[in-house]
Amino acid sequence: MDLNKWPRQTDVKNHELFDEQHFGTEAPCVLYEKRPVKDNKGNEVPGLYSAWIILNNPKQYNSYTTEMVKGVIAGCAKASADRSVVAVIFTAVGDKAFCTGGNTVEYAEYYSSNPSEYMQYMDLFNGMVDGLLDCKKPVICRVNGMRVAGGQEIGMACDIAIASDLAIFGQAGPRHGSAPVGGSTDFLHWNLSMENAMWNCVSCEMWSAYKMVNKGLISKAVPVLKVNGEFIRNPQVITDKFVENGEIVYGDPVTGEAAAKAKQLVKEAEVDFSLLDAEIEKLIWTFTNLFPNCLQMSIDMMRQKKKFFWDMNKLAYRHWLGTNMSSEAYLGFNAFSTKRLTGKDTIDFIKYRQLLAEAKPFDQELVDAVMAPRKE
Ligand SMILES: CC(C)(COP(=O)(O)OP(=O)(O)OC[C@H]1O[C@@H](n2cnc3c(N)ncnc32)[C@H](O)[C@@H]1OP(=O)(O)O)[C@@H](O)C(=O)NCCC(=O)NCCSC(=O)C1=CCCCC1=O
Repeated sequence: MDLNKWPRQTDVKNHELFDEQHFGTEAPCVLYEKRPVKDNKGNEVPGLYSAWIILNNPKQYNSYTTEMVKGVIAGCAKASADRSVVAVIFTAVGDKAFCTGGNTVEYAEYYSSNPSEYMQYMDLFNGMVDGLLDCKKPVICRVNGMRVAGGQEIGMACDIAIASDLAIFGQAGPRHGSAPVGGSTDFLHWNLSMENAMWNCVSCEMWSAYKMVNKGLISKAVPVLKVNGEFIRNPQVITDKFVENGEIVYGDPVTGEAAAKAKQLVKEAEVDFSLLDAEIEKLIWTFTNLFPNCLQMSIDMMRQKKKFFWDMNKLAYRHWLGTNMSSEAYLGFNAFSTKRLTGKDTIDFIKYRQLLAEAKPFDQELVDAVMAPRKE
């Protein structure tokens, strides 16, 4: 077979949609970096890279601002079109948080009571989830800390998750005035049982990385604390037994005096992500040794199930979330965002329910009755 029998163009086309305009260096921003693939002996492999999309807003627990959402979309598109990229690593700066969702200051001070603006924002947010689900490289979520609210949603849009064992996982929407319809209501039950997914989605309880490994949400929890040069597992979580008194306790928080001791130990210990990064390198190396197109076909077909409900619902979410910005989100995000002024990070839920039981309309009187007053 002579493939060059007919005329051929010999240039190499550029399929990139974005340049660098949506990436930055100063927080809040998204960082985009290419790092060499390393083989299983730690040697750099020439010409092959992983693309790192890094949320950089550590002071606000790596919550994503509107501009950062664009950065994630651009990062996914850039990595997709880059022939030298084997896999994408989606992570964040620091050791506290991967991401705690939308930026509550923007939500409170700009989007609340502005449905049309939030609907436009949701077009971007949905584009970010789609960007991750459509990325033409495997996407690994390197969970460097808490993965909460929209952070949990974009984390679950990734293909595989490996976490620091200090990470916690959960939702915040029903507590702060939103519904976890940025992916969680569509993805959670693929990984957890429906019963567990329901509770994790609505209760706003935070579950440890070890509990999430056991329940199937993530692949691995990796120790990151070092005491006297030795790695220790997160002492705040039970990891040395599975059952106590007939109950599964693996991954539950330690309590009482042990909890106070553990908290102190975490404060004093050195944080070292080298084991976590070694796990990430291993995954990248595994992907590197597979046929790229067969790998991507397999991933895309696995993703298709996640996309099924998400694609069916995402437009309706956009409209509902916009409208909700005029009512419960107005209350919830303003309560969270003004917690330093009032000393309270949620509304008075009982008062709110009592007023709704009296068929009270959403007016200034209701707002004043349920929001904590400014501290003297
Ligand atoms: C439970 C928490 C995640 C962690 O609590 P805690 O450990 O007590 O830390 P805090 O003192 O609360 O937080 C430390 C500082 O970070 C700031 N912070 C935390 N999260 C955010 C955020 N998302 N945006 C902006 N700033 C944030 C916090 O204010 C503290 O700052 P300070 O100046 O006071 O030191 C808890 O932090 C928490 O519940 N965070 C908010 C989570 C949240 O409500 N996220 C938004 C949910 S909605 C969402 O994400 C959506 C996504 C798409 C679809 C629609 C949607 O609603």
